[in-house]
Amino acid sequence: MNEKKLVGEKAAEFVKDGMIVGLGTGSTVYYTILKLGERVKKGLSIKGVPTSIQTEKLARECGIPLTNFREIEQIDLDIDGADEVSSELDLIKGGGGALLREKIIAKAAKQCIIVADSSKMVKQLGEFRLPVEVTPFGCEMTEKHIRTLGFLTELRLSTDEPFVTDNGNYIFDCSYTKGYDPKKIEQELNMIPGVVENGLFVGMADLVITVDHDKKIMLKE
Ligand SMILES: O=C[C@H](O)[C@H](O)[C@H](O)COP(=O)(O)O
Repeated sequence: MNEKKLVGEKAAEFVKDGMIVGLGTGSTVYYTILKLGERVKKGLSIKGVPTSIQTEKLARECGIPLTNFREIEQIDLDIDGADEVSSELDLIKGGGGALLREKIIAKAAKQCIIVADSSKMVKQLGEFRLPVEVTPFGCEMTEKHIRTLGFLTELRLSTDEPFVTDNGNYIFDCSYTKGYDPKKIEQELNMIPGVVENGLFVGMADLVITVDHDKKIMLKE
């Protein structure tokens, strides 16, 4: 079985009857959502809060009832993927462009489970370029300010046009020449006018589900 399927399906076991569940975005949590759809068909009663339009569509196809922040105060459990997971369980997210809604939902959740195949596990964050979501207005100036923090920046494209997030924003994929302090950089980036959010998730993951060399499930907390 492929690693994404293994960890994605494992996460679905943590979902209990009556829960409000944050539904992450990406090719790993895809398997969680399919599994939850199967469980819903067998009688599991949950409500999902999707982190992207893509996930909303998938959850509807799977028959998972959805809700939103007008109707609820809190999320019981958020399940999401990641692009990198450090040994401290800090994350880089946003490879699929869903980081803003993902962070809002992770912050609203009592517990956050991350599903990550072994390729995502790193000692230190930074190999994967950090996605930074910015408003289209003034993005040239915002980019200059991001660069003054020491990043190299590249506007994410979708064919020849700027990639547009579910929130109508752009993304700069940002690389750093040396290791950075995730907590400090997360805050410094968000102080720049025009930066809406960045893909550093520091101290937000309660549990990471991954696999070891023998493809055995490993839980890290
Ligand atoms: O914006 C996308 C999300 O942060 C995803 O959770 C992340 O990119 C991991 O996706 P995948 O499971 O497809 O590698």
